[in-house]
Amino acid sequence: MIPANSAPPELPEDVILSVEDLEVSFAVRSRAPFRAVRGISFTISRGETVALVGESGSGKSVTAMTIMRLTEYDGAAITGGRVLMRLKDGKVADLAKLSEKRVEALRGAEISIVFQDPMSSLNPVFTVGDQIAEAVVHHQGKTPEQARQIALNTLKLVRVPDAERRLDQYPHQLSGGMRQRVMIAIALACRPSLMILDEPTTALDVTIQAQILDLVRALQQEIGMSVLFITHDMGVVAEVADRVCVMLKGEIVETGTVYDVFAKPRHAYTRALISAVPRLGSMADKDAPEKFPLLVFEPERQLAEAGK
Ligand SMILES: Nc1ncnc2c1ncn2[C@@H]1O[C@H](COP(=O)(O)OP(=O)(O)OP(=O)(O)O)[C@@H](O)[C@H]1O
Repeated sequence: MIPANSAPPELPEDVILSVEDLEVSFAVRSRAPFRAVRGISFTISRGETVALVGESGSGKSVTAMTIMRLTEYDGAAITGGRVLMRLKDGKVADLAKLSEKRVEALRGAEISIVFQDPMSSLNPVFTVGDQIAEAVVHHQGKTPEQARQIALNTLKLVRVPDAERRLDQYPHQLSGGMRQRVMIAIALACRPSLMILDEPTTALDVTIQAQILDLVRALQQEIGMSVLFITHDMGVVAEVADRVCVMLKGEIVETGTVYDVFAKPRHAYTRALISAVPRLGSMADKDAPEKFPLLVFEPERQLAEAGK
């Protein structure tokens, strides 16, 4: 509830999400709370992909889950800052302050998340079609027939071959890559303005990873949504993101366009992350922008190099 004397939050017209000085803390028995996220700020514009990159434990997932307002179920609390989001009706809401009821209405409809492991996120006893259609019925009040048609269109959108037959299959009948496409279809079913992908390719083998990254890029061009991409891998950042925020111990230590951060990484930790990717490592200390075409995603060349 906004007090009568405070103006509603505002955002620049092209900004979809603005995380401002966000702090998230976990209660720890008989000790001071543990601050997993320590005053981070970043924005995501319409149609933009922003990557949060950092090693395990740096606070990426806690950030993603807090934007979705899911961390409180793990015993975390937002102890500072705001999470402003521009909704489809043009209004700006502070997700950090909304009631659970209002947040629940936004999940899936305005903002959605895809997790690393599709097998544990999908329900084994419902068909793929039912799981995609469920969000559409829930949020948009469509009839089951309309929802099935939307589910079919969304499966086609994520390039699931033979989509009509797949609609009536169960998760265990699909490969890992197909299951991740289904997860993306569920996340996209209500056409949210922002999709969060939390290490969506980490559990997949290299070939399938490349296909999923390719899909995310293609979808973005087709439907123009904004993406927050969580990864520990600078190679993935180079392939999908427009801008990157490097996280270390709950803080953002470096941020910039992917081009700038790769060309001139300022923080030693960023350089270490770049060096950890074999095919980028040799570029970490070079300033030559003409080298950057090397970073362009070329699945055929990369697969040929991998001997596939
Ligand atoms: N339920 C929880 N209770 C207490 N601390 C937690 C909980 N969940 C996460 N943390 C802590 O918060 C910090 C940030 O974790 P987070 O999962 O965001 O890291 P991450 O960068 O996403 O790494 P990973 O890729 O391994 O998930 C870590 O120190 C982690 O131990």
